[in-house]
Amino acid sequence: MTAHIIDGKAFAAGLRQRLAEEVAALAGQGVQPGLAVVLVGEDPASQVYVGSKERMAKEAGMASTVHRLPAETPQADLLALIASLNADPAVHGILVQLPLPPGLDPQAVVLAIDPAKDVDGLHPINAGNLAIGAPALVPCTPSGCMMLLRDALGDLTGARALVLGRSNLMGKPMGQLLLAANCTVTMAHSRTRDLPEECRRADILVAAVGRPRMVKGDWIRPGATVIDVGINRLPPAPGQQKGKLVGDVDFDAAKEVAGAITPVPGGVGPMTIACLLDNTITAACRIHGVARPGG
Ligand SMILES: NC(=O)C1=CN([C@@H]2O[C@H](COP(=O)(O)OP(=O)(O)OC[C@H]3O[C@@H](n4cnc5c(N)ncnc54)[C@H](OP(=O)(O)O)[C@@H]3O)[C@@H](O)[C@H]2O)C=CC1
Ligand SMILES: Nc1nc(=O)c2c([nH]1)NC[C@@H]1CN(c3ccc(C(=O)N[C@@H](CCC(=O)O)C(=O)O)cc3)C=[N+]21
Repeated sequence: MTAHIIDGKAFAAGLRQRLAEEVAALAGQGVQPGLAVVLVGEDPASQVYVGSKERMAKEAGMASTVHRLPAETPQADLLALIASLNADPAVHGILVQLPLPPGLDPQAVVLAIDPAKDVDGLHPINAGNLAIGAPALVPCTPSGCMMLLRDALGDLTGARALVLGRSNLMGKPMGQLLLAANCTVTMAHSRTRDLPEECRRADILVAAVGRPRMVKGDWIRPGATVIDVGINRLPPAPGQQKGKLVGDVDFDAAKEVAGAITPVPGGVGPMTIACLLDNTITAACRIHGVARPGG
């Protein structure tokens, strides 16, 4: 059997189109959602992502600014920038690109962001609200994964889901969302005993480890839905400038076993950016006390 390839790129394009319509409707109420992205240092991959976030926000009709700071920026200067963005009425979403260069404390930075503008969903208020089922800003990548899963499977009730990876940005909130969708959730990580066997039990397998092609074809339950979050750049082949981008799943082997699978690139990555725009609209509507035009 060959798996259905889940087209995250096309799904994200459709979502951005619907979001652009909401932004246009909000303009009639005098609200323009505004996103501020903070990039510290010159990591080349981060530059690319931040560039696409800014471009896609603008294409959707939102206001978007990128604050580029040198890697040597003192913590106090970064916190001062966040305080000014918290106070800026044109800014509804603040995202500080992670990881930060050495010497900066990501936890302190996250705590400094106004939870109402925390479009990454990393502030303990948002993480806590997600955990107790209260309205929250939810991290973008897990939200995007849920949209793809719901589109592929419909109701997820009763499915056995395995999340590989337990980061605050991805694995933990993914587990919360699957639990809220009535899945039976297993969280796996680097200390998990017999990972292949845990994976083989899963109807839904979400991989977010950052290890190229770690999940093998024979770890996958036949017919399972596989969501590959990993973004790993392989070393360039001889004569090439850039290495290939691959996920955490051995795609070629997995697609022969899975029922449906996301590719890398073109799967979860584009959904992350679309969900960031979605969160920024949610934040703008809550801050202005207006209903979301899209419901
Ligand atoms: N597509 C997108 O939009 C996004 C993609 N990503 C990508 O997703 C991947 C994961 O990102 P992120 O969650 O931030 O990563 P982190 O590095 O923060 O977390 C990695 C997790 O994987 C676990 N892990 C590492 N090695 C193994 C192993 N050999 N066996 C089992 N578990 C292991 C770690 O376990 P432990 O806790 O025990 O150390 C940890 O929980 C990366 O490739 C990243 O680039 C991330 C965000 C967005
Ligand atoms: N505070 C914070 N929030 C994040 O959400 C965050 C972050 N920091 N740091 C880094 C990770 C990674 N991330 C991606 C976003 C889009 C693509 C994406 O669009 N990928 C495309 C291709 C990209 C390419 O070709 O290089 C795809 O998969 O098709 C990938 C990865 C967000 N992250």
